[in-house]
Amino acid sequence: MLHAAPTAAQKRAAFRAGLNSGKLQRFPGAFNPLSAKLIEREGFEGVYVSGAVLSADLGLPDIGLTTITEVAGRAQQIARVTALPALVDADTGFGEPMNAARTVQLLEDAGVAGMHLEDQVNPKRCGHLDGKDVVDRDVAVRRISAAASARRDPDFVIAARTDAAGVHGLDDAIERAKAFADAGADLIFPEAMTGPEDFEKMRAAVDVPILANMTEFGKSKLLDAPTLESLGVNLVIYPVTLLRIAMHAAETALREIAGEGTQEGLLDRMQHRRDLYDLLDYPAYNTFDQNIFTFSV
Ligand SMILES: C[C@](O)(C(=O)O)[C@H](CC(=O)O)C(=O)O
Ligand SMILES: [Mg+2]
Repeated sequence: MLHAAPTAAQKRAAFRAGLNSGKLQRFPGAFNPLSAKLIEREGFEGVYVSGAVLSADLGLPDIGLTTITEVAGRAQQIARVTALPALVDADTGFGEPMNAARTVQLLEDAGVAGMHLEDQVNPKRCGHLDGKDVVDRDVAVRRISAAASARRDPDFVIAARTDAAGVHGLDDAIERAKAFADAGADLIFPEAMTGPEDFEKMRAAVDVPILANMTEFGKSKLLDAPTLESLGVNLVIYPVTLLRIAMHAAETALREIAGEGTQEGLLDRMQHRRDLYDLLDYPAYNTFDQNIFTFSV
């Protein structure tokens, strides 16, 4: 009730254990705190807080317009209500290496389990679009080492994302991944891998866990969970999937209401009031209230 039971420290420890378990950790993108509760109930290992979703939620494109305050605030709202670890998209760290260091501390304070930091230039772009660019490798390494050294909780996971495959090719992405691991990254996020061969090469090159981004309508072939696990991928994110599904359902509903003059025909495609209350743990709040109001001295 009010707040999920495990502490941030416990969630970070669980995240690290999951990354070292040899089992694929599945982190769908939570588009709000409520959807994080659904992800937990359906048995996933963690939730992802996507920059693309967060900016779309604000009615903005994903081009680095959001601030660390907005990201940390939303991440905290999401992390607070779920027992699962949350991995947050920290884009480029919101500036120079010093900003990346501050980003780590603000996200630690927000109670999340980890974040990823990418090597794109500011302003960044979606990693699956053409025309993006990356900073030099040593600048990117400085971002990662600044982030790693700013941690106060050694269990807070720093993931290093490289967008270099789509700019300079896979070999450069691999060189960067190795350098980021040496600089203290706990997890490598190779962006825009085209298919299994790319993951195989990345897997062979680094000793730390790796992440697969299974975003739709982008550059990556959608590989299923057993395939990813067999490739040695440790974590998969489905960053925008739930938002895309929810927005499509909302659009369909609006058209039905506009066309039919009623939502009656949609009832069996809705989350029932009962299920919503169940997900919110409504009865626990009633009990809490009753205990307060019946308290006597
Ligand atoms: C993972 C990502 O960084 C995100 O913000 O969710 C995006 C996803 C997307 O735009 O499809 C990315 O891959 O750049
Ligand atoms: Mg992003």
